[in-house]
Amino acid sequence: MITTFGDRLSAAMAARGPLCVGVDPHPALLTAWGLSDDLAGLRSFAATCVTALAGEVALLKPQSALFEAHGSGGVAVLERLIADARAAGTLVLVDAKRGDIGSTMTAYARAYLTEGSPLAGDAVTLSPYLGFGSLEPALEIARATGRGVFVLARTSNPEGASVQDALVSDEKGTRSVAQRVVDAAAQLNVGAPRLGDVGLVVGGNLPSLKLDLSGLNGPVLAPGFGAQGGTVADLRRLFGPALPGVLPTSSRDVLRHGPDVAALRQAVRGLRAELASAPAGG
Ligand SMILES: O=c1ccn([C@@H]2O[C@H](COP(=O)(O)O)[C@@H](O)[C@H]2O)c(=O)[nH]1
Repeated sequence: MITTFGDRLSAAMAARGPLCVGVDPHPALLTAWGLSDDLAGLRSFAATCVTALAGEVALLKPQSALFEAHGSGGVAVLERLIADARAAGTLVLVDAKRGDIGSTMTAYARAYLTEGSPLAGDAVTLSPYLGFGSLEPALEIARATGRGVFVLARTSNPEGASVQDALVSDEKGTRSVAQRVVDAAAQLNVGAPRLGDVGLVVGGNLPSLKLDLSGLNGPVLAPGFGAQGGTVADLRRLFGPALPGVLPTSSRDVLRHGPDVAALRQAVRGLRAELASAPAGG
């Protein structure tokens, strides 16, 4: 029987806490780790991340762009990382932010969500800004293969506000573009017993939330935590009672502790402890 992504994520969060750590092999980090900015350096960086982080976090999030920047060899390193992390029992969210017209979306879904595809982790990030409905081929394949998606709603970058906070009116009234994304995701999660498979991306460093997440019944990935300025206090302030479904994600602020495996683990354990001391509230 296929277990749902929501069930697997929920179990991982209960066992290890809600932290997601990003694997973002920036050239500056490779250099800081004493590695060359080439395929050999990338391979070593990815292998160290799996050794240090698999088993420590609820979700590991490789940033596809930083692997793609190395060409086909870089994509092969990403494929290996996905396989190794999953074999080590850690859920993998491939941060590729895909979104296109339906026919092309089907091909992205084959790549990132189909069983047996080397780029398929447990979930992928999607952009709904060609229209939420254009994501349907990916949603359908995710359902069939027990995988998940995280749809961009209100991103952590300041430029996101100009599009995502814009108000639009329809038969349901006036809402922001981001709230419409939230509501569309919520509809897909209705009836999920634990956590739905359709998650959202909402910045953990925003000045204010301006979103009603109360009906989502799904996970919220919160980037912007760490290097982009977001703190545990910000998570509490922004998400309040929705905090139990929120996975803060941090890349550079954790990875700067490498390449020492023990130091990386210590950084992650420190963050997990800090998050555990931040119960949901208003
Ligand atoms: O709104 C978004 C969506 C995705 N990201 C990605 O998360 C990491 C953040 O890296 P840090 O080093 O922790 O800042 C990166 O891969 C982004 O592409 C985001 O930051 N904001």
